[in-house]
Amino acid sequence: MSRLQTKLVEHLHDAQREPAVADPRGILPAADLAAIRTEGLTKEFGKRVALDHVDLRVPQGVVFGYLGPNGAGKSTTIRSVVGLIRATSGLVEVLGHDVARDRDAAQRLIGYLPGDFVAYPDLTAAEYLHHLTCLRGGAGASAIPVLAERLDLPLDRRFGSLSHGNRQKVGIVQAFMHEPPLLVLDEPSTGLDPLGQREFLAMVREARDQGRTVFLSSHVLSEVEAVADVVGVLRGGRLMFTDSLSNLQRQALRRIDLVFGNAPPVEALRRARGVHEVVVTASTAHVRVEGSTAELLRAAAPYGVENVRTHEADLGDLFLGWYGEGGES
Ligand SMILES: Nc1ncnc2c1ncn2[C@@H]1O[C@H](COP(=O)(O)OP(=O)(O)OP(=O)(O)O)[C@@H](O)[C@H]1O
Repeated sequence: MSRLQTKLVEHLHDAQREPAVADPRGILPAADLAAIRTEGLTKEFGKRVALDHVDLRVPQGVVFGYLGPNGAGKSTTIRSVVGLIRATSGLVEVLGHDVARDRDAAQRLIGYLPGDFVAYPDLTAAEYLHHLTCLRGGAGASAIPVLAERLDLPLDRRFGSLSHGNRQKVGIVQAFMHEPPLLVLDEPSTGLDPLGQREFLAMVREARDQGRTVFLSSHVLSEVEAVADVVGVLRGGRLMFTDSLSNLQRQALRRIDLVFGNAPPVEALRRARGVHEVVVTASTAHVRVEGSTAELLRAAAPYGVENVRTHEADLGDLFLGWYGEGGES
């Protein structure tokens, strides 16, 4: 992180001095108010268009998974939302606060984990986190040991001597500890071991179950599948679509293995509605099917099916299709 960015992040913590309530005037935000709303969000770096008229609406109380290939513009969106960079044009609102006009009020509501999280190398994790609670007017101090224990983070070690994964845990703790209504997390599970990742996902679900909103960018599809309610896909600076995870899973191809007594009836299986692919090994047909498997099973039944193994719908192929071209050029 550059010196300028470090200063901007410090400003962000300073803005969080006020208690993290959704409306500092004590009026709760209307339930239909979006946690994040962008309209025509465009960001140009010189001639490079990083974001091109992005219209995003993240409702309150959901986990929103923001996906896209390298260079698609995820971090640029996130840095625009948390007020670290100014949009070239378009609107960004956080719980009704215009980030350009009312940045401090917006930042007060956000817990932010940057993609390149760093802290002062000579401070211990505990000293650094307590330093942040001071900047934030004391909010979150009591949560530090609790979150550190959950994530198995050694608080007494100097930040500069921590492993990559443990540094990331410091970043996660500082984002969560003051219980902000909106968490904005850029590639949050980078470097976490499986236990750390599991605990982190549990923290995300708990935040959501408390009615808070989590906006996270990720390359880890399994993580998004495990935790997101809504998915948005960005390509080449354009938002391709947003949809609920359950809708996407319905579209995803299901894998089903059919074991026959004799050679599998490949042609009959291929003709069944929704079947995309049939691969045969010995007496087993490995079939990939879209939507319901009823038609496939009806087609297979006359040929003496001895066993059926079904697998969870896999978003992987959909994901690779979405990624395609559209990263950095
Ligand atoms: N400060 C900057 N100056 C110039 N170009 C930038 C700057 N920040 C980002 N970009 C460009 O904007 C585009 C989007 O970058 P961004 O970091 O938002 O992508 P990303 O989706 O987060 O990628 P990744 O998955 O690799 O983190 C890229 O082409 C990048 O080179």
